[in-house]
Amino acid sequence: MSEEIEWWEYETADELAEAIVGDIGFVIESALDARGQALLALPGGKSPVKALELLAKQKFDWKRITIIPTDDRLVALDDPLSNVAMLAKIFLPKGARVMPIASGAAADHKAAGKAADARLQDLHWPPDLVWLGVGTDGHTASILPGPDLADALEAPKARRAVGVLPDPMPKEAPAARVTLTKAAILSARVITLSLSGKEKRKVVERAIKDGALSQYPIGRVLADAEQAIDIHWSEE
Ligand SMILES: O=C1O[C@H](COP(=O)(O)O)[C@@H](O)[C@H](O)[C@H]1O
Repeated sequence: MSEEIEWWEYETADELAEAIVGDIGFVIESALDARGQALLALPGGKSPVKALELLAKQKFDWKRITIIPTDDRLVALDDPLSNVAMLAKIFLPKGARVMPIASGAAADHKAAGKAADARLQDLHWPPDLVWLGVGTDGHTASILPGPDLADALEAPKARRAVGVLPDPMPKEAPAARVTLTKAAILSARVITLSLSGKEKRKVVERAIKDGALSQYPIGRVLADAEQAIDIHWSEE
């Protein structure tokens, strides 16, 4: 378990966005100073959009920044469920390199996972930042219950992405996925988590308490983290 998990609490999503963007700004500047480039793995879904839009307004040398989604749904690139399309809309106009980890809809999620892994092997690893979201079902990235859960949680260090067929299918985005593995997430220089609402907070608190034995994927991931982790939570 991470030495230090620190909760940061805000009343509103705007306050959360400002705070997390401040923290990420520091990570980006440090990476650009130290290595001349930055690799960021950013969350999909709906709740981080406000903070991502605020991040895109910051003045960085965006051309030196590569962005990948922490996970994606195997849907067409013009589908509203596509995480990379959401990230591309926000960050491509800034000049950042936004790299898909999936090639759109795919019939074979395992093959899509292997292809995602191959793409990620070409990147300058590890990521400077993995920013995670969490679902009310306790999934993080697309590490979801189902037949591929162990692939995502127990993949060897070298394996960066796998395909996942969720069971049950999450109602808000019923699609097969590709996701960073737990090992890839934990390889990041900095890991941060953001969430809002009392329901998700309860899930994450329970997950942290149960640690490696947690029924929730987020608990299994955090249990093996060695980094200090900031959790940004807003009430609304
Ligand atoms: O399906 C997904 O869900 C999680 C949580 O999304 P949220 O909108 O409820 O915060 C997200 O982090 C992940 O990237 C996404 O693919």
